[in-house]
Amino acid sequence: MSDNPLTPLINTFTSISRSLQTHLSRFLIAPDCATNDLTVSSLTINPLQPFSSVSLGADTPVGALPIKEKEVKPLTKEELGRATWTLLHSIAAQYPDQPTRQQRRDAKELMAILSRMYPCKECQDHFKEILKANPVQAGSREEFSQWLCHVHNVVNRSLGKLIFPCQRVNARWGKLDCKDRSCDLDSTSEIDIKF
Ligand SMILES: Cc1cc2nc3c(=O)[nH]c(=O)nc-3n(C[C@H](O)[C@H](O)[C@H](O)COP(=O)(O)OP(=O)(O)OC[C@H]3O[C@@H](n4cnc5c(N)ncnc54)[C@H](O)[C@@H]3O)c2cc1C
Repeated sequence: MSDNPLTPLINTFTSISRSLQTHLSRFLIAPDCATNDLTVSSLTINPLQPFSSVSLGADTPVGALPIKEKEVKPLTKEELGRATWTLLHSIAAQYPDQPTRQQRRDAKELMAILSRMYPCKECQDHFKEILKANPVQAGSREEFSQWLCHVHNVVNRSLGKLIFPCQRVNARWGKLDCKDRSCDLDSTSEIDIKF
């Protein structure tokens, strides 16, 4: 046993430091870094010093660099668009053949919300117009996928891009590759989640 009266205080700081190291390391990892690349063992956080003074060991991968020390490029409108279309076409590909009323409502609501919340004003305004002229059709997976392909082509056309042949939409955006079809949506339950 130590007679040092500061021992309990030092122990508390050591414990806080360990806890912060565990929790903050999750936020210091860049989202584009594969999980198996992570090495955070050399990340040392001193709770008595400002956040910017986190010290890094030689084996710390770039993904674990604190945001300040890493060059962070903002996402472009094109990258955001590609990511969003990927999500939307994947949703349509997984959409049930016989959706419930709730699932049909959700599909419409998702598009309406996108037209209000999409983080690009020009795209939002454009998409609102497109939705007005092309009301969401989500009576089945086929219908929803074709509708989405069509509205994506409306955007493509306005940007001078090539028109995608919608008969090939299922080949481009097939069902997700999930083990034992564990990603398939269940159309039998009519669960209404209230927020
Ligand atoms: C709702 C929404 C509105 C947008 N509005 C605008 C806007 O007003 N102005 C603007 O500059 N950008 C807008 N964008 C972004 C734009 O649509 C593109 O995402 C961006 O320009 C990048 O284009 P890209 O050529 O890489 O392919 P994307 O158009 O992003 O497509 C990604 C991939 O989807 C496939 N694909 C292409 N067309 C279809 C289709 N019809 N059906 C199925 N698959 C297809 C192709 O394989 C393509 O590589 C919008 C995006 C979204 C999601």
